[in-house]
Parts: sequence; C-alpha cells; structure tokens
Amino acid sequence: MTKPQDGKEGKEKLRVYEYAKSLNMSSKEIITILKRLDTPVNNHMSVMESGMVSKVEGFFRDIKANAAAKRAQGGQQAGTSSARPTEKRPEQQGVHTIPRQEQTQQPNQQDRQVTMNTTSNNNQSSNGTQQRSSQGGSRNGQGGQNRSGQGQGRPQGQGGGQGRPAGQGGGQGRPAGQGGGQGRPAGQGGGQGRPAGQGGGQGRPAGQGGGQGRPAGQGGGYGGNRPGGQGGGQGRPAGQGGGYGGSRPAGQGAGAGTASRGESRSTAPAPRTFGDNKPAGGGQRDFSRSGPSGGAGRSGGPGGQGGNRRGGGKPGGQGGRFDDRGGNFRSRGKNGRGGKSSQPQRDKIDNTPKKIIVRGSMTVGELAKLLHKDASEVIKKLIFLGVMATINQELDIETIQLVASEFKVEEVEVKIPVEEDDFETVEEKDEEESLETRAPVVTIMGHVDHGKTTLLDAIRSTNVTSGEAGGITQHIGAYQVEINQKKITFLDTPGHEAFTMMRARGAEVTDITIIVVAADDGVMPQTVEAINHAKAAKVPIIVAVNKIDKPDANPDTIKQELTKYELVPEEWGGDTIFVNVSAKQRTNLEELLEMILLVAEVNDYKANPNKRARGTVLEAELDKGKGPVARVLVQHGTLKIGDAFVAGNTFGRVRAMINDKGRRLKEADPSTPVEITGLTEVPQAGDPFMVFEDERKARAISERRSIKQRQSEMGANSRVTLDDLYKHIKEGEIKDLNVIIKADVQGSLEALRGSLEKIEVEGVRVKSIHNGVGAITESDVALASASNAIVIGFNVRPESQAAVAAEQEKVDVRLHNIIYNVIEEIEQAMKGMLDPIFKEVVTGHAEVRNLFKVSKVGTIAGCMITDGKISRSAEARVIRGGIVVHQGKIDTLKRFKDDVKEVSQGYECGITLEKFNDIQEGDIIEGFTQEKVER
Ligand SMILES: Nc1nc2c(ncn2[C@@H]2O[C@H](COP(=O)(O)OP(=O)(O)OP(=O)(O)O)[C@@H](O)[C@H]2O)c(=O)[nH]1
Repeated sequence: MTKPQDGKEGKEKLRVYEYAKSLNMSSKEIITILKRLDTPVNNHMSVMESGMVSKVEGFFRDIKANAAAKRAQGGQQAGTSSARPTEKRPEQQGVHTIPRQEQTQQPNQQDRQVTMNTTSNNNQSSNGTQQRSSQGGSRNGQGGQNRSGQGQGRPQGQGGGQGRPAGQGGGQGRPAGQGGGQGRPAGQGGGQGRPAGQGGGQGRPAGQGGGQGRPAGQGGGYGGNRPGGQGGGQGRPAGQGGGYGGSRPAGQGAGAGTASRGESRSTAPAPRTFGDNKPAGGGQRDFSRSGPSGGAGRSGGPGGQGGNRRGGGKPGGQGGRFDDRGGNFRSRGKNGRGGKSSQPQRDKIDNTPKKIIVRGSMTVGELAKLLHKDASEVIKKLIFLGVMATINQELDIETIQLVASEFKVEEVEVKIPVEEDDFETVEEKDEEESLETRAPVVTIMGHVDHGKTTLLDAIRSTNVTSGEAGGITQHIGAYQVEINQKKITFLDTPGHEAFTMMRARGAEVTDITIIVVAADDGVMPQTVEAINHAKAAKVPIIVAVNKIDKPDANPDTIKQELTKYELVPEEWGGDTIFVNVSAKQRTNLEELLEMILLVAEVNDYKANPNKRARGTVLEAELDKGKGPVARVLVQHGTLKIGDAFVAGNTFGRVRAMINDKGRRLKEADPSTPVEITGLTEVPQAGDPFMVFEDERKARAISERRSIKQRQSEMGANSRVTLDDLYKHIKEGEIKDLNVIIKADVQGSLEALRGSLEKIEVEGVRVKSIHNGVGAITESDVALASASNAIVIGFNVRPESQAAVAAEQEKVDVRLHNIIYNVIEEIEQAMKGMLDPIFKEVVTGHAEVRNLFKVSKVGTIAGCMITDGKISRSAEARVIRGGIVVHQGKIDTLKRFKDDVKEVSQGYECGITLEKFNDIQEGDIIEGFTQEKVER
C-alpha cells in the first residue's frame, strides 16, 4: 500500500494505469475495483484522486481481513496438515510450474503469484503487491479450505494419483499447488492425469488453483458476495467464484461445494472426475476449468470470477482436455472476466519464429503461416499499421517486414530469387555504398603487325620485373599490372576478333580499348575495324601510336588520319587520348598506363565485392592433367574456393584457383582474372559465369540452360534480318538499322554507303557501323552478330568460314550487284519500322448547357449531344466561339449517376475533362479519335 501512495506522491496526477502498475495489477482490475467502490473512472488514463486511492486501499484491507478470517476458518476445517500443503507446497509447485506462461510472457504475474502465495502466509504485508498477494492469499486460503473440505471428500492421495499426478495435474488447467493444498495434496492429487507442476504452469498458477476445480484462493477474489467457500469444494472451488464480481465470498468456497452455484455445477462434474481418476476434491473438469479461470485469475483476483462460471459451466469430465483446450479456457476466462490478462497467455505458446526468410511478396495467409499465426492475427496487425487486408491479399516485402517486426521477429531475410536460368540477363542492382572501385579491364586491338602482342608483353614484363621479380607469368587469358598502387587488368588476347566474339556472346568484359597503330604504317583496314568494334561496344578508346622508335615514324600523320574516324586528339580540341609508345623499346609505357588509370578514374569503374561472384569465361580448355580448366574474369562479387557455379551450360565447384602470376588464390575479387579447375565440362569463351548456393542447383541450372540452348538453336533466331526487321523494331524499339557494307572497290563502297545513309524515313535511318573493301570475313559476321547488324555485300562474297559463321550466328547477309536493288530492299524493310500514321476522326459534338461545380471533382458540364456520339475513351477539344480553347482527354462521362462508355445524339450527359475546369455554358465539346492508317 505504500507503493501506490508513493506513486501518488511522486506525481501531481496519478493515473489509473500508473496506480495499477505500482500495485502490479492491471488497469482493468483497478477500474473494476473502483467501480465496485462506487467511484467509477472512465479508463486507464483517468486520474486517481486521493480519495480514490485510499478507498482502494481500504478495500484491500477489508479483503485481507476477510482472508485472514477465512484462513483461520479454513485452517480449522481442514486441519493443519492439509492446510499446509495448500499454502506452501502446492503453491510453490504451482508457482514453479506455472511460470511457463508467466515466465515467458508475464513475469509480473509470476511475481504476483508468488507474492500472493507468500501473502497468504503473511497477510500483514502492506505494500501494493502484498495487497494483491493478500487477496490471493485469501483465495488461496479459501482454496485451501475448500479443498480441504474436499480433501476429505477425496483423499488427497487418490484423486490425484489416478486422474492426474499431482505433479502434473495442476498442469495447465490449474496448478496443483494451489487447490491441491488440501483437497489434494499436490504431490498426490496430480497423480497421473496431469501433473500438477505442469498444469499450474499453463492453466493457472499453482498458487491459486485451489487444488481442484478452482482454487479456493481465488474465489475469495475481491469481494465475492456469494459464499463461495462451500460450493467450491467439489464443483468448483469456492475461491474462484469470488472473483471480483463474484457474488459469493470467496473465502468460503472451499467447503463441500455447498455454494449455491457451486453445488449445482460442481457436483455434477465431480463424479465423473472422480470416477475418471480424479481425486474427489474437485472434478477434474472442475479443476481444469476452474483451474484455468481461477488460476489465471491472476493470482490476485479477477480470475476468480471466471473460474466460477467455468467451473460450473463444464462438468469435470472435460478436465482431461486441459491441454488441448487451452483456447477454450482462455476465451472463457475472458468471458468470465476473470484473469483476462493471464489466461490468454496461458494457452499461448509463443512459437513465433525468430527469423523468417522472405522470397518476394506473399499473401496474408502465407505470411501468417510463416509466422505461425492465425491469418486474423496478421490482419489485425495490418489494421494497426493502417493496412486493410484480406487473407488473400498480397503484401509487399516492406509490409511483410513491418508485420514481422510487429510480431517481434528478430530477423527477416529477404532472398529474392533471380531469374536463375538466364542469370546473365539479370542485372543486379547494388547499393551505391556497397560498391568499391575495381581495376579497369583493357583490351588491345589494332592492325596486323602493328605491335599488339609486343605491347602486351612489354607491359606485362615491365610489371613482372618491377613488382613480381622472378615471377613467371601464366597465360590465363588476362593479367594484372600495378602502377601507382592501382591495378589494371589486360585481356591478353589481342585483336578485335576475340573482343567482338565476347560481345557477340553477350559478354561486356572490356572497359577500355587501346587501338595500336604503327607509326610507320598508318591507319589500316583492321585499324578501322577495331575502331568500329570499339565504338559499337561504346567503350572508350585510347590510341597507342607504336613503333615511334622507327626512323620513318610519323605520329602526327596517324593523328591526322584518325580524325576521319572521329578520334581527335585532345591537343586538337578532341577528347581522344593519344600516347606515342615504342613497345619494343618500352618507351612511354608508364604514360600509357597512367592514361588508362585516368580514363578509369573518369569512368569510375566499381563493383560490389561482397556478394556471390559473377563473371565471364575468357578461355577454357581440357587440360590433360587438370581436366577442364576455365580462365575466368571475375566481374562482380568475390569468387572463393569451394563455390559452386554455372559457366555457360556447364557447372562445377571451384577446386583450385591460380592468378596470372601462378599463385594459388583462395579468393578473387572484381576485375581479377583467375584460372579455375573443378568444372565438369569445358565451357566456351565468353560464357557467363555465376556462383550458386550449391552444386545441385548449379547442375540443375546448367542442364536447363543446355536444353534451352538446343531448343533455341532449333528455333527461330533473334538476330535482325531484313525479313523480320519490322517485328524486331516493334519489340525492341530499334530506330537504327545497323549495316556492315563490304564492296569490291572503294568507289562502289562509297556510293552505296552514301545512298544507304541518305535513307532516313521519319526518324529511322541506316547506320553503317563498319564498311570495307574485300570479301565478307568472319570478323564482319562477328561484328554484325554483336551489333545486331545486317551485312551487305556488293559484288563480293563471304569467305567460306564467314558463311559458316553467318549461318551459325543467324546473321543476315545480303549479296547484290545493283546498287538500286540494295536501296530498294532496305527501304522496304524499313517501312515496317515506321511509326504508324494516325488520322483524326471526329465522332460527334456536345453542347454545354449547364455547369455543376463539385468540390474534388471539378466542373461537370451538363451537355446535350448534338450530333454523332461522344465516347469515354475519346479525346475532346473545347470550342468557344469557333476557337479551340482546350484539347485533352475526357475524364468522366455519365448518364445520370452512371458511368457510360458513350452517349449518342439526342441524349444528355455529364462530362468532365481531364485537367480542365474552365468550361463555360455554350461551349462545344468535340469528341475525336485517332485512327491508324496503313502506309
Ligand atoms: N621497331 C619496333 N618494332 C616493333 C615495335 N613493336 C612491335 N614491333 C615489331 O613488330 C612486329 C609485329 O609485332 P607484334 O607484336 O607481333 O604485332 P601484332 O600486332 O601482335 O601482330 P599480330 O599478332 O600478327 O596481329 C614484331 O616484329 C615486333 O618486333 C616497336 O615499338 N618498335
């Protein structure tokens, strides 16, 4: 009692909930007590006036006094021996057992119970808890009595023995400890049926239960008006009945079940119970029921009532179902008012998972299942979160996370499955902060003999001698050099064939290209090819003017020539970096490397190293010793030993990894080239590579990919051909037709290119991505394949290998010998590319006769259709005095209150226009549509 006072003193205004808290009680309990004391309050936030506090305290004192009296009485009735168990042992058991609910969910209650129990032994304590306890105590006391009353009825040992073992019996329904005291000693009564210990745990706190039906202690409740004591005995322990509202005095209940209600109910059940193994004291059912209610009864009190009712309500026989019926109990508890708060917890085992894995959106029902909850519980949470949802409603991941956190799920792991079979097409978006700078990947291209290989070797050996003294570089398709503490990765397959082949396979590996031009030779056909390949790939170009050591070297001529290909040196106002080098003499190599770093810095190449690896197979072969080996460039994530992966249509597990220096690696981060073993088959260069969680999955994916590839090889190709150009354009919104022109002589080449590039019909134009004199080569086909281009041969034929490649890659090669035919063919194909022509068709007119201004809707024009019809889907223009004042869409079209699709001549209708409210009486609304016209 001091507590509440303290609380009050501490604050100006003491709210009900604060006061309740200080007593370790619920607000509802306090509100109920206040009501009984004729000082009703509205809710838990109401202010406790000082008078109220003292009233409540007085109330508690009365109860304590009553309880003490009853205890004394009970003691006499039951005899000391039986009384003891009730008060001490059983209670204690109960307390221990019960905690199962309370420990997990309501520690306070546990405390309360304990206190209560204690209090029953020590009624004198004066603080809030004790008050409660004291109530409890009284109940217990009663229970004790009741039980004891019963105790006689059924021998302690017996009842429990059979029906439920004392230890257990209390079990859920009700804690053995309590009621048991006398009626059946915990130890005994419980017997088999249900262990006292347990029962208590869940059903109701040991301390209370009053052994059987319902713990006497409870009955006492706050102020029961009816003599529960007696009835309690068998039917239901008096104690409970008492509860708050109980009309009978709790204290008494115990007895023989005399209580008016007690009897009727209790008696009926009792027999069964007994018969069934339960100790006489209380029918099992009674027990059980009462147990729950009473027990629950929050040690202190309210439970009591519920207990009574229940006890009575259901015959003992049910007791056996304790466990299963938790739910029932609970709900009844509520109805009965008693122990509302504790009861739900009793039955509830918190089986909410600590962690859930979410793989995309799911329905409310699915989420409920995942959370081990009823859908209704999830829906309830959603309502709290402001989302009205049905069981079948889809929830997005964010909402799922919110709901999960509401249920106190500690971790929600979101695993969005990627379209795993076509993993190369899936673009993984990384958070900006997860990205780290990676080394640029460089490819060297250029004309034959201009020094590509020499340059690559020079760069590599420069690096070897400087950083990797004595190291022997391995050929693994690429190597890394380090300059100024920054790495650069070079693909060591020179030439644009490999580059384009990669691109044709969808692998965008290169970040920067170096076009090598020999200063003594100048720009040659393959130089141009290389430039075109790089441009088609939209990769920055650095020009390395090589062989400047040669006496006839003339770098400026090279610069001059390259301006034709839009490669203008910076010093001439362009943006292309030119570096004069001598691969042979290793002149200016550092400057070249620095320029690469500069371009890299500008482009800020980044990747997320902290995820599973993805990359591209640079080369692969069957090694006699190692089996299939693949040289892979890791582009995203980090590749680790033991990772299961798919490479193209093959799969494997990384057994060993070596880098370009021949060192064994355990991990390879982005831009690192590595040679890996552990494949089951040999993939192809350019194949995409990706790590999966396990080998089984990797195998399944690779198998599906193989099947798919075979199917697509048999099926239609996806390359652009003149025949299905229109279809491709429609699907892909292609607005340029890429062509590669090969001709017999420069003159006809220029003529053809000029004519084709002039074809430009309404935004669609021909783009010559590469042209040259001579036969159609494999490289032309590869470029066409990579760039979705058509190859036009004028008076030339494809080389045999190119023909095969074109066949394989499904590249459309058109061979002509009359320029006019080429142009006509291309023009026709392009017609399909044109956007359709639309013609406006006026559907009708409406005259605005009335205006209705409706807030939130805007101005509704009450119209009469004067001719034709107006459709909801049509566009409309507003004509005022012959002038068009607005053109836009119709928002709503109504006949009376109904939305309609169209209204015809002679009918009235209401029209609102999208984003236009300035309509006036007398305006004419003209409805019109756009119709497609064939070209
Ligand atoms: N004087 C001089 N000769 C060079 C230089 N770079 C390369 N060479 C020579 O040019 C010839 C061709 O060099 P490569 O490196 O094989 O040229 P490439 O472009 O790789 O040739 P392909 O592999 O046939 O395409 C070799 O004899 C080199 O020694 C240089 O900077 N100065």
